[in-house]
Amino acid sequence: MTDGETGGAPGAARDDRRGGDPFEDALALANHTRAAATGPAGRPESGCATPSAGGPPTAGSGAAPTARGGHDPDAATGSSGPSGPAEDGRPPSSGPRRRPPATPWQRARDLAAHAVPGPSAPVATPLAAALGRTLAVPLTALTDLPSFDTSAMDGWAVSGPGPWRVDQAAGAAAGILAGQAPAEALQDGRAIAIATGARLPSGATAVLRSEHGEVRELPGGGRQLHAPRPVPPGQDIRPRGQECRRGDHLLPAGALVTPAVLGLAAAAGYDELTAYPPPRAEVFVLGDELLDHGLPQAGRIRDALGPMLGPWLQALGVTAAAPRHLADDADTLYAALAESTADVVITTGGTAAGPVDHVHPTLRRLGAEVLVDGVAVRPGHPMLLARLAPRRHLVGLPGNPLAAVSGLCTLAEPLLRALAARRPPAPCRTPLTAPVHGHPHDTRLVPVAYRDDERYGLTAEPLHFHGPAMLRGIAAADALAVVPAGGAQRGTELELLELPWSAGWSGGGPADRATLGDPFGPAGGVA
Ligand SMILES: Nc1nc2c(c(=O)[nH]1)N[C@H]1C(S)=C(S)[C@@H](COP(=O)(O)OP(=O)(O)OC[C@H]3O[C@@H](n4cnc5c(N)ncnc54)[C@H](O)[C@@H]3O)O[C@H]1N2
Ligand code: MOO
Repeated sequence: MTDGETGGAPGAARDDRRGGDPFEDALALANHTRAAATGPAGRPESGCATPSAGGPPTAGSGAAPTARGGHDPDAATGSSGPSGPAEDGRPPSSGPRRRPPATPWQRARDLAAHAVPGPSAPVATPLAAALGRTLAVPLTALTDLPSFDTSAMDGWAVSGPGPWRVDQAAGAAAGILAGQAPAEALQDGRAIAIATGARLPSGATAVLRSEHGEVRELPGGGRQLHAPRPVPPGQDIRPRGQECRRGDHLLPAGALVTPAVLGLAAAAGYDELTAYPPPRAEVFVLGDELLDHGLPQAGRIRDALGPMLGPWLQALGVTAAAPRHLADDADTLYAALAESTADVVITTGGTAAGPVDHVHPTLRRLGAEVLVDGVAVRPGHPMLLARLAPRRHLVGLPGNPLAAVSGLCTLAEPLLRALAARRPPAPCRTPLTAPVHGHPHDTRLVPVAYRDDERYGLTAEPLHFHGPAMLRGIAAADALAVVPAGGAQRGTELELLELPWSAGWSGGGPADRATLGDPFGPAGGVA
């Protein structure tokens, strides 16, 4: 491990210089030549500077705010400094490419959320395919629930006060079973065996549980049921309409179709639901260095984003075609973007200014409208959002894996939420178990895990291994903490972006998987 972030304090900010040279940063980290990290209040952050898993000591892993000698004030406006090819295709030697000012993080999320006027028109959807969609109309009961007076227990339906003479249901020694419709009324002073869920005969006033009654043979023939205590009228009966009456409002439009909603809808008589169709997304993974199996070798690495993004998108209620790996070639990217019919195309890599970073030039070539070009957030600041056509968008995620997660949560999630007509989650603010460094100007997104704390209750523990190229922290996380510029003290309540699996969002099921690739033609795997 040479990267100081592997064992660094969660807030040990390596990326505290806008537009800083990543290579120089990496060298400084590897050589431990950085000044000691300080906490948000400027104190040494010894408490969280201890490596949690064998990483190097982090005394040199983060730059103190005072150690920003190399900070380029101009870079704070989003200039990326000397870079690769200009967007008009000039060679890298033709000079630095200047970027527009980075969009503030919250503003970027708002722009993404409002990039589309709304979801596509709702469609009637069979229950089995509706999981994860959003209801376009309120769910109203199509029937009373229960739709008949029902026995809540196995026992006897009785009429009036006991003891009761036991009737034998015609042809049914077990009495009235669930699913049967008793034809005869129960006379006063009579009882009949009944099962849980069975429809009560008319005239029944209560149900006596089997364990509470005793049947005695009468001398003259027949049987009599005795109860040790009086049985109040209505006991263990679920009356018709107890849960709802036909026409009752069960759920509002805009509700997420969860497994429980599917159950309720079925119980209330629905075979299909009127819901918004899921947004269709296509993922293009860029990078000739990427392998889809085996160990990294000869300078090539495993694609970490293809396997992650499909299921992540599904968890957001999106129908995602299998990720396609595209060669680092401008014409290939152009053709793929021009041909795609997806609502949202997500690219990974190629957002920066290296010699094979083709995303910006290709967007220019396509005449796309760039809505967000760089966000004041770490990691992930080169992320972008562009409009390819009135209802088709592209989210460009940086190639560094945690930077890609940051872009997914910052730009893709609000856009996809708007397309899926999903409501934003309730704001979640949780105190930190430890201080977190902030970037001097930008928001930081830091993986955190929930912990129980005696003093604060539910708390968020900032996790190690949060470097832009690392997934180890986020893989153990419940959420991303939104750390404001300047950082946060222990105990500070920070906004958390819960991860879809942590928040329990519905992710669609086999029905969604079955449609993988359908809308977009043959689904290519990563080469
Ligand atoms: N001169 C500058 N260089 C860089 C800047 C900058 O401002 N000026 N920003 C740095 C930052 S921050 C990031 S983040 C990256 C973004 O780079 P790209 O979006 O162009 O992505 P790549 O160069 O293609 O890849 C970056 C990094 O990530 C690895 N990668 C890419 N795809 C995957 C994948 N699917 N799975 C795993 N790893 C992946 C790739 O091999 C590189 O190591 O740019 C910095 N540079
Ligand atoms: O460092 Mo870059 O911010 O996105 O990974």
